[in-house]
Amino acid sequence: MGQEAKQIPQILDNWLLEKCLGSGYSGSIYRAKHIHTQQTVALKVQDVDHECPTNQYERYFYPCLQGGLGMPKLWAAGVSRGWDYLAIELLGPSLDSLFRQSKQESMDLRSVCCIAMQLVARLQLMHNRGLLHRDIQLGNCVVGLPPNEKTIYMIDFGFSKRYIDPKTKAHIPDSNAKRDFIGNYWFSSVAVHCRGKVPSRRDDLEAVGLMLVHLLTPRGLPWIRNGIPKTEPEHDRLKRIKKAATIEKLCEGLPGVFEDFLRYSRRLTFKEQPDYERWIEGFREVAEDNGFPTSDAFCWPPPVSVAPKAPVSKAPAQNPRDVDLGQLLEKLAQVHLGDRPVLGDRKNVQHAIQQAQTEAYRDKIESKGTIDISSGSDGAVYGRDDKARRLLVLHREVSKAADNAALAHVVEQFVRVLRLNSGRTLTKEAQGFLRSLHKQLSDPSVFEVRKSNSRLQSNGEGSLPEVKGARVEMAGRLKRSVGKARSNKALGDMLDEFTTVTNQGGSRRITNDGYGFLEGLARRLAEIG
Ligand SMILES: Nc1ncnc2c1ncn2[C@@H]1O[C@H](COP(=O)(O)OP(=O)(O)OP(=O)(O)O)[C@@H](O)[C@H]1O
Repeated sequence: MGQEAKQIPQILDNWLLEKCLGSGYSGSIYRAKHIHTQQTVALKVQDVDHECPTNQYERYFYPCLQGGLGMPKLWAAGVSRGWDYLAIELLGPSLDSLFRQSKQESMDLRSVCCIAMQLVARLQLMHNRGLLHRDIQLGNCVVGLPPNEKTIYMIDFGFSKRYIDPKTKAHIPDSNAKRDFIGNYWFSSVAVHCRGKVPSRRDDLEAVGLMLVHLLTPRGLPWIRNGIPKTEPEHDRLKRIKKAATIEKLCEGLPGVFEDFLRYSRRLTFKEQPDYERWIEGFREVAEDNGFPTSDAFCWPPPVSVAPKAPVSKAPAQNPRDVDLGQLLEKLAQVHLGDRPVLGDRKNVQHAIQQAQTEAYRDKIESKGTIDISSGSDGAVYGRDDKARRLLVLHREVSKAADNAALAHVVEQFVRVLRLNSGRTLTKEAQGFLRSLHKQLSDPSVFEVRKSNSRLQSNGEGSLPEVKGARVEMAGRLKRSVGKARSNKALGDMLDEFTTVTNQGGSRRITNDGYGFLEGLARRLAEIG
């Protein structure tokens, strides 16, 4: 801090320092009031002789960020009585202090999804304005004060840097020259922290990814568990642990999007522009898949009814009714019924739940006959589990379909179920359905394919060349071509491309064209007959 020797006066220019809000390496933050206007601000104060004059840098970056959502306003800046100050919009607590106060081992998935959506959007804004943050951490993300308490603000631009030359508009060059590390121990990317690389947009993204995984992991990321390194050997040890940690292991048990996001950040090239929208949507879809609101509004503390404890399994969320059944059976297992070993062994519990579920599905399918599983005409909002259940029923139906007309009907229903609640994700259940559909289309032994198409089946005519472009383009091309496919095999090949490329996107998001393709596929099946 370096403030011990020199006492900060109570008034700097017209600002009356009221209360210390926090302090860091390079200075202190006070709540301060303007003595004439009574305006209250956060005054960031730093000794003008400080060896690391970050206020001077921040003063330079703040103007570039003004007006952006989640970027604090800078009201004034100056030097008074040997102190450099910035009068910044007063904001609320940091994510670090909220999380610490919650005393939870990990943060709930709903909150983390909101943080993810907002922080990726903040980076998008900063990067679009030519700046890197370079010090992403929980203490540098703060919530606003009412009425902006659901917005997360980025603060502390003392380490920020322009990556676009304002005159030439060129990206800064990469370099292999040895450089001092700038960033923080916990979340700076492996490339910057452990390999000494020049930071670029990808590293801000990776830092956000590491922070999200940290929040979802009980006890946090493995390299933070020994505390802040105080010596060089300790720092080296931390770097070794960080470098050795595989993304797969770090993200074990978390929804796939976190792993995909980290992998994506690490694979970006030095100058590559990240696809921010894709990831904002990806995190929104995880929220949707888990039954949370899809808005990015950060509600703290998290509403109790919808806040599952992290880490969240990659498996689909359980139906609340199934949970009840599970709990009921668990309770029954603990009831003493004389010597009868009724569910006394906990292994039985899982088995009993599975059996009950299987029976429930079978009853539902068998008793309903040809129910229209996709009907949403009651206007109800279907939860993820209702949707999953419907997809599972359709999965069975598709395996049983005996001709193209039946297949076409099932695919139509499939698209309608997928679209329930404006769904956009190719969920696990949907993927299961598509695998069976693919098998039906590609395997002639399943049912007789018309002889007239056999010439085309062998070379897969109608399928598209290998997809190299964006998923969006691919879906558009598939949608346009599906009506011309001349065989089931050709449709199967197209479906294969559709699922492969949709799965490549971390978010497994189905575009409008993707839906168009599936609808076209149902129509084409009916036409081929
Ligand atoms: N505008 C603000 N409104 C309210 N509190 C703030 C504001 N800016 C900062 N703070 C509080 O002060 C803390 C330190 O702020 P900041 O990170 O900007 O200072 P710093 O000296 O650069 O810190 P460090 O060197 O540790 O990164 C924050 O974690 C936050 O709690």
